[in-house]
Amino acid sequence: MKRTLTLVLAAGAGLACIPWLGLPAFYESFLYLVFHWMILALSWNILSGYSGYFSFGHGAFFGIGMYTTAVLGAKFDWPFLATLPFAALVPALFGLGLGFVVFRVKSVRGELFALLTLAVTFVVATIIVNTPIDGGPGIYLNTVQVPKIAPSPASALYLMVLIAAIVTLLVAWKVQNSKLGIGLFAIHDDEDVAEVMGVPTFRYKLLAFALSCGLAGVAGGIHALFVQYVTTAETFNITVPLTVVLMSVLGGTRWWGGPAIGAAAITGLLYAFTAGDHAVAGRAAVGGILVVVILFMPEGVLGTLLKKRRKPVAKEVLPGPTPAPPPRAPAVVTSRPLLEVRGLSKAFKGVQALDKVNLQVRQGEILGLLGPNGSGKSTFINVVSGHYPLSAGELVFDGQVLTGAPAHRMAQAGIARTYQIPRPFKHMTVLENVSMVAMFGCASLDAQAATREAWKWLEFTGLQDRANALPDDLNLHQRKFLELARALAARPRLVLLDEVLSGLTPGEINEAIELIRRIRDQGATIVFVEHVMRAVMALTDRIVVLNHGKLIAQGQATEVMQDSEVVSAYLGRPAHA
Ligand SMILES: Nc1ncnc2c1ncn2[C@@H]1O[C@H](COP(=O)(O)OP(=O)(O)OP(=O)(O)O)[C@@H](O)[C@H]1O
Repeated sequence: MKRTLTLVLAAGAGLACIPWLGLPAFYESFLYLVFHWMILALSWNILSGYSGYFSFGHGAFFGIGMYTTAVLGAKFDWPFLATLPFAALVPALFGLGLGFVVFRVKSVRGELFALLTLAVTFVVATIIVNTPIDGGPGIYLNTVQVPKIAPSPASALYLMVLIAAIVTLLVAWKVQNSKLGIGLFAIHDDEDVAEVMGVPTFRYKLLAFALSCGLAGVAGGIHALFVQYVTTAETFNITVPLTVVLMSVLGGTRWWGGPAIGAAAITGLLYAFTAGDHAVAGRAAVGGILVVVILFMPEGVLGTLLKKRRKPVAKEVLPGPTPAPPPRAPAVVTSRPLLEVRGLSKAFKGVQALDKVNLQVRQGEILGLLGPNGSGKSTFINVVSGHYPLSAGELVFDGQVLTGAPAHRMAQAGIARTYQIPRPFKHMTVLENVSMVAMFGCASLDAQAATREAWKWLEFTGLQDRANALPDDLNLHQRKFLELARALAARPRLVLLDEVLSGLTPGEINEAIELIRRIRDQGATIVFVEHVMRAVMALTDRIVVLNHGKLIAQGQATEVMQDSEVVSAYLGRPAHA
């Protein structure tokens, strides 16, 4: 980490000497463009590359920055450097406002988000051109003084864009290597699961969006002074978003430095062709290279190179002792309710999946949740883990009212779950999948402690040899155990297991039963949805049975399974038949 920082700063210091080297002006103007595009591509990548929210509205935020500087500098006579913080702040606030609305709507993801951001660009352009901000003729900045920080105005512009590019590079690096970055990558792979694992997805997306917009705004502010004349037609066109997307994809969107490499390569290529009066050929060459990269290097140039050099993480190299888990309650069933739901209901369009369920889960018990297909078992787990919002009712966990709380709060309060069909983050290794939950879940560990915690649970579930594999390389048994390891790494108080045994062989089922016993022995309370009756009989202290979303029986497994209503529910006949 420190090496990266030193390297970037040393390169920056070297490049900052250029204005005093007496080189031809060409170098400064060419490098200006390289760094200008670097800022735009890197800042775009902080939201779009990391979290997968592809934005085609980067031109809008760049343009708002440009117009902020143009208006404050040319119309209000502010010194240029005083306008720059506002060139960052105004688009950042605009992004925050937009994100605040858009990120709440679950359906606005993927291509809809891209289209919406593109539409916003044209709306912003229309507002600017039809109001006194611009009014139509554009804004000249010839009265705005270039700060005298270098031998010439061109050098000063070069220096400013260089500093902004270094700051952007460091922000991109810092974000990627922080909890925020890990959360954004989880959002990229599966946003709903990320939220359930404890990632505050809404807040993280807003933060990334604001950073992305603010940095683009700075590039806009400096560029306004560079071009000296700002018009909506030149600013808010499709060129900016399209170019930054291409640059980032070429360099690699999953690597903080990728967009910088892409920006340098494309700017260099276009410049070379333009200088030789072959601009059209240049664009065609860039297009051709992109097609090749997308086909043969889907992770971009830097992504492909770094992936090959990536060393597997070995347990031995991790410094420090494995953190001692917090003291657990003894594995004794108490009468104290850990989870209490009252009148819990969940309706989907036309289907009442849960109907006024009242239920207590006692501290330390293994509670079996049974019922025929479609009776509402998975919905119960989905609602209690926050994956789905409840339609009505109350949910109290360990004395805390969590009704309507977002899923990440449920996770942080100590509720963890597995998915019936495993849903790992597919671009993260098995180890990363588990350690990120140790960071975001109830355990809330720092990165190093989380990795050590993850190794512990990988050993517990027998996955330690697959730690560096990607989830796609695991078989079903291993994927199911990865779900378990992930849930346990959160150090939860309540574990919701949704059919962890389905699809396993009899031998694997025995192994899983033993594992679940050991989980309970460590003090966790378990709600266990299962169709495999021998596992239910072997593991549960109590069972509850759902039918058509209603709780129809609860008690000891042997008694409940003889209850006439339960028998008829399973046979699909009314109790009196
Ligand atoms: N996302 C959804 N949208 C619409 N309906 C849903 C959704 N999820 C579940 N349902 C419906 O809610 C009812 C309960 O489904 P649920 O998956 O909770 O049952 P289950 O008891 O877990 O069944 P199984 O044992 O087959 O997994 C079903 O009628 C199902 O079709």
